Amino acid sequence: MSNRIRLGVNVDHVATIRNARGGRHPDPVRAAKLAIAAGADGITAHLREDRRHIRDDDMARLKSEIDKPLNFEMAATEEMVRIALHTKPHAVCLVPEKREERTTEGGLDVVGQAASLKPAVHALKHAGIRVSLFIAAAPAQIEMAAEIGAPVIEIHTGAWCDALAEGRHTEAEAEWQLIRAGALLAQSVGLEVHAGHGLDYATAETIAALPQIVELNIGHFLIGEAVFEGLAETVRFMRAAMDRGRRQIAGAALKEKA
Ligand SMILES: CC(=O)[C@@H](O)[C@H](O)COP(=O)(O)O
Ligand SMILES: NCC(=O)COP(=O)(O)O
Repeated sequence: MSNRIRLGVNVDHVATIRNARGGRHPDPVRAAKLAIAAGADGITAHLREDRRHIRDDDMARLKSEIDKPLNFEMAATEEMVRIALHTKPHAVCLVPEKREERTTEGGLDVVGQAASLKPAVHALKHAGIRVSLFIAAAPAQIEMAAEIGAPVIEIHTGAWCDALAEGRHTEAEAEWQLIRAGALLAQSVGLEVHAGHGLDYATAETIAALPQIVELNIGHFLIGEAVFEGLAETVRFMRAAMDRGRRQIAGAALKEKA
């Protein structure tokens, strides 16, 4: 397994800024191209049912104009499965959605929704699309994700990041241990392991030191930082943070050998 950890840049909130005034500026597709030029390994975009940020045309243009993998985030609805099968992105990540939520809250309830998720997973896989399930690092959710045939999970890191940001250290440590154990369990049942939501430079560096995790999807913090540092610089800083984290694995391996 390559030691490299991929960076997926989520351009949702470039569209949030654009939609604040209507019109076409700033363009999430231009942001995606800049992020790729600065080192992003892929682009993530979340086509929500309410189209509050990314819109259908954005997703279509991302698919046709970028030369790196497109990770299409969506709810597992008939409408979105139909759009994904037409768009044929490299990957789909199935996420929970509630219209009233400000951002993605919690992970998919794969255990409770296995019967409805399984057909969507199989239809997308049959179309050659890599399917990921956006879940909390709960053992039952991880095991059910493998059972219904998803090849990939993306661990929801929001609770860990929020607890750290708010100084709830005991809760943050508990969430971190859940993530560590979940990544190990997921790999042991044959799943490819990604992570995302709420990550910043420090938490991306920390989680990049988990060898089981091969992709991070990061958006809100990056776009916020880009307001101050520029998008290219922000992507380069994030890449460097992830590489520092990854090097800890090599360091730990050397210590073990010594
Ligand atoms: C699933 C996920 O964590 C991201 O796509 C996040 O949902 C960004 O979009 P929102 O900020 O609209 O939740
Ligand atoms: N799936 C996580 C993602 O795409 C980006 O989440 P965030 O960094 O915007 O919180």
